[in-house]
Amino acid sequence: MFLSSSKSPRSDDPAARLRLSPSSPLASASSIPPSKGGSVVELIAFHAAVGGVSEPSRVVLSSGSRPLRLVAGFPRCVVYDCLCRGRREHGHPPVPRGRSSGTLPFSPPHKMPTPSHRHCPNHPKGGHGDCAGACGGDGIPVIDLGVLLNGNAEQRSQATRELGQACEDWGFFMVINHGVPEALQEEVMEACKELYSLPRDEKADYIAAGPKDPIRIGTGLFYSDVDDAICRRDYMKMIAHPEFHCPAKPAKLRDIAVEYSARTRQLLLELAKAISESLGLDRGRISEVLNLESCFQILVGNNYPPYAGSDGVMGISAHSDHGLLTLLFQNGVDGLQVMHNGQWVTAKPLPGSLFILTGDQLEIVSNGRYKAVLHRALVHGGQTRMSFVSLVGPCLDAVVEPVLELAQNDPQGMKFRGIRYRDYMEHQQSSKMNTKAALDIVRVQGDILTCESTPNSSTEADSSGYSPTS
Ligand SMILES: O=C(O)CCC(=O)C(=O)O
Ligand SMILES: [Fe+2]
Repeated sequence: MFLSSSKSPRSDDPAARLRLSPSSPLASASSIPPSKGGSVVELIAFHAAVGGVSEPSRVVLSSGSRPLRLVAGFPRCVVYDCLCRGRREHGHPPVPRGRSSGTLPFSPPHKMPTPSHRHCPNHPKGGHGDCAGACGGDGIPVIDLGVLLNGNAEQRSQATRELGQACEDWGFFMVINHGVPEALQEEVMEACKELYSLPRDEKADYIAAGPKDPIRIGTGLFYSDVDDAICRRDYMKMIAHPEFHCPAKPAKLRDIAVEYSARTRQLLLELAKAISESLGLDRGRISEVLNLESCFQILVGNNYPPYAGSDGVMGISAHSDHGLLTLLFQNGVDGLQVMHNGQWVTAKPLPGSLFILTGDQLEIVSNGRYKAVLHRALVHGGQTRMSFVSLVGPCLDAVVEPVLELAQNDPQGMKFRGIRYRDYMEHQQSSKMNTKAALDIVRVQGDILTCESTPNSSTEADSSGYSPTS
């Protein structure tokens, strides 16, 4: 319902030589890449050859649509509060079975120092200037969730202000003391790798799946005129909420993904409450207007094979995410860039931190005060880069519009008209991926809707229905 592909290639687009690494999940060594200077038609043919092109096809529900349930019976690691089941390498016994895993600790045992105690590369002499101590490398804001939730009143209101500032100035920040165990992150990445390396016929249903299906494995491959680069990534996406979908193999993926999606969803919903407060609203206001109890959540594993001489090639082109908030971590290989003050900044995570990106729905609901962050991913010359995304958006049927109080207090009034999230997603994903252009369909300027029409059907060279996060 919310995704569709466009299939008219732009034959005039330049295309650089692409190479699929043998480690690429969809690579077939015998595939012949398009020749340098070839057309996008060639790219698509190549894409088809490696299995990335899929016609809209039957719904894949191979593992059913079991309602989300926390895994309560697992013995859990007492150090990391993770699913390692007390593996020997962690050097500790598991806690007894039956311990609830439904709560997010927010104050993990290895509590990180608050940002102000760390060396700030932006302010080497120790003073933090206007970052107020809450910044990591390159000035990227750092939010301490432990303080935000469990600090005293003064600490909490300071952390809330910093969160608001981060959303306003960057639309991007790192969160620390978030309570998502590092071992669980590793497990989710590992399970994703195993999924990619399954024999092709075991993931054929997902490769054949259409953009509207709940589980999909594909290859994004297209020329981006915005970035003047060929974009190339493999991805696995699965809808995790309100219905949980998961590939049947590898068998361990389901439990790990159930746990990971529940924890990251809870974390993102807590952030949504604090963001609501930072806008001067009741804590629950955003959750209420977007019906976040029935929020949409998607998990996406991105895989970017190395590309030597990465000139003119990147992983994913400049875009904003369609949802409310996106959480992302990577496999130790940098490549995510966010736009800040007109410059691309490469995001280097502080150890143990997670990246949070603001999405289009936050821009709409905040009446433009918090902007969805423009971001992209580069490929690495020598190493495979992987990232794992957990995106939360409104309930698919929620009509998203600026919170009334915010619009009333804004001299420019309502900056966006209302749109059903499901329709917004459909619009964004059926349009050519072009920075933040999708927002134009709801943007109001001087009482005039900037773009009255239904989805821009301009062509996306990637006929797999390539889309930013899903
Ligand atoms: O891989 C990354 O760092 C970015 C991925 C991304 O932007 C997305 O999946 O929407
Ligand atoms: Fe994204």
